[in-house]
Amino acid sequence: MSEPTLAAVDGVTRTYGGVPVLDGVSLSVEAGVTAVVGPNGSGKSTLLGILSGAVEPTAGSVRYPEGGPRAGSEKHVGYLPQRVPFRDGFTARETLGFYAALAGGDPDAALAGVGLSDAAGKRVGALSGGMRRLLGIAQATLGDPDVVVLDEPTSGLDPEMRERAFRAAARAGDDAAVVVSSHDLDLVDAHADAVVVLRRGRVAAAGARDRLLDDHGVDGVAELYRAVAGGAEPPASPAESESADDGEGGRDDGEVHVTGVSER
Ligand SMILES: Nc1ncnc2c1ncn2[C@@H]1O[C@H](COP(=O)(O)OP(=O)(O)OP(=O)(O)O)[C@@H](O)[C@H]1O
Repeated sequence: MSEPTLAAVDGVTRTYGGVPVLDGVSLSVEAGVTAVVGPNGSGKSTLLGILSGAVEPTAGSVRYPEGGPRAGSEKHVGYLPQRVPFRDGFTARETLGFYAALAGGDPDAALAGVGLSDAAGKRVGALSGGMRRLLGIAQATLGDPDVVVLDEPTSGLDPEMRERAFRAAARAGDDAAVVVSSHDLDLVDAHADAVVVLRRGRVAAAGARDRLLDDHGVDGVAELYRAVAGGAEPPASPAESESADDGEGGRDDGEVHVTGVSER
């Protein structure tokens, strides 16, 4: 049986200067980690911005259906943008205290959740880049939102910090829908329950990770990515050709509106 849908993106298009950067995207997300992957400029940040409410869609809508694990909670979405405007002069605890005043939640519990308890009294300006990203994840999970949106939480981090950031995201996904964009396909492989592959503003493939890999006859997310989003050879098997594109010009039939991240 599938889990409740915590966010549903329905026919979303976003244009800038008349040029679509997202084009008819539909998908639903549920508890667990959903990774959004795709080449630079494929629309990942725009999709995450729309999911978080920070970016308005030009057409289509996002719904946060009732019935999630914290139905009735006031705050539905936590968001870590690519660039986090934390103030250097505040400590980690003070920073989360500020956000907790807005979103609710316990700053110390949030710091513990990302392994930053020992750094609670450190000023943000003295934190490493990795610790700042972890603080950003803690900020996005404050107040127990149903949906946690993390835009490239591992960018610029060393391997150990990347792993920590993904593990923190996975922990948050125990009872929230965590949507994370990333170029770290190995970490996506290790931690994502569901995967959305974007290509040129459209969904090239989406669904439960294991099922997607099976459907495409591939061993990992990196291979899936090459098959549906990269410049890879066209897939050989009929199962793959159903949802993989031609490896050249993207999917131009306008019909790739995949709903099914919730179909686990
Ligand atoms: N505010 C904006 N104004 C104009 N164009 C924009 C704006 N935001 C995004 N775009 C364009 O939309 C396209 C998609 O950008 P987006 O940041 O969503 O892609 P992305 O997949 O997150 O890329 P990356 O992996 O490089 O972060 C890009 O061509 C970008 O230049």
